Amino acid sequence: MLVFVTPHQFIDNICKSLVGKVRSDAEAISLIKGMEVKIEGPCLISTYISEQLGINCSVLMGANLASEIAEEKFSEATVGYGNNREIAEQWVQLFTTPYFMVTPVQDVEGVELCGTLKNVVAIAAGFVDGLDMGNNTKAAIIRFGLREMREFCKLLFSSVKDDSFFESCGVADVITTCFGGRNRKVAEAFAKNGGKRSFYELEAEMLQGQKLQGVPTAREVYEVLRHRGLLELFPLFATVHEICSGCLPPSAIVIYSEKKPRLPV
Ligand SMILES: NC(=O)C1=CN([C@@H]2O[C@H](COP(=O)(O)OP(=O)(O)OC[C@H]3O[C@@H](n4cnc5c(N)ncnc54)[C@H](O)[C@@H]3O)[C@@H](O)[C@H]2O)C=CC1
Ligand SMILES: O=C(CO)COP(=O)(O)O
Repeated sequence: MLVFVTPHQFIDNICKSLVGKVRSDAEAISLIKGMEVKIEGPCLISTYISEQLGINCSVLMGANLASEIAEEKFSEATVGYGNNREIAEQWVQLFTTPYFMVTPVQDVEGVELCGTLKNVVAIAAGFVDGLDMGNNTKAAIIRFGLREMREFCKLLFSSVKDDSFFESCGVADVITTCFGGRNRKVAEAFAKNGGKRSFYELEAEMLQGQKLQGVPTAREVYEVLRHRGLLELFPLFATVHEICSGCLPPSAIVIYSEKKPRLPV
């Protein structure tokens, strides 16, 4: 049983170094929140691992700030699996502890994309904090973000289940990351500096070797949407990338009224 947990920026090289060295009956699980964007289109990390190594790959996502788990404070997580319930049960058994409750969900794409996309929402929440906008604004940003997460998931995979958004991988991870995560923290500093210090510089200074997932994910999501001509339908995701890349000021995160998405609510 192979557990993959690394910033998604490095998965390409890690998989390449493992090709030909893994048994075909090995089972993998990815805890990685992010995705790959190839010329052919977006590729989930679990799919990428599966294709590169020729093995099945499940996912584990959830409201899981590492520092709190290390202190054995209670939290829960979601195992997303494809067809094999038995394997899912094995992963549940492996990860479950008295302070870590794991629930299996047969929706690998929905679970993984929730974990991936919530990092973009957390960047938006950090901007709002850096601008001292207050709790109502942050709650609105979280709601817009959840709505765009749902629409983006369904755009890529019509099989994604609505119920997955109410598991730990969905709304719970959005909440914990928007209040206590590294993406939020660095985005707050970015906004406080008026966008004058880059994410690259702030990440190096504030995280000391740890890696943000939200900034590259916002770019990857943007590429997918631009390629499909759908940027207008995802104003929050698009604006986050445009702010991160310096095209818009951090204050653009709340200039939302004229950009109201034409999505069903
Ligand atoms: N830290 C957290 O609270 C949580 C993290 N995750 C996810 O887990 C994944 C890993 O995150 P973290 O453990 O926080 O990582 P991190 O941000 O602490 O990054 C450090 C890790 O990356 C490795 N690394 C650095 N440069 C590398 C390179 N060139 N090639 C390969 N590996 C390299 C380091 O050895 C180290 O293990 C991410 O996708 C993250 O979203 C999920 C839930 C919670
Ligand atoms: O994924 C996480 C919590 O579930 C961690 O989020 P950050 O990477 O923003 O710290």
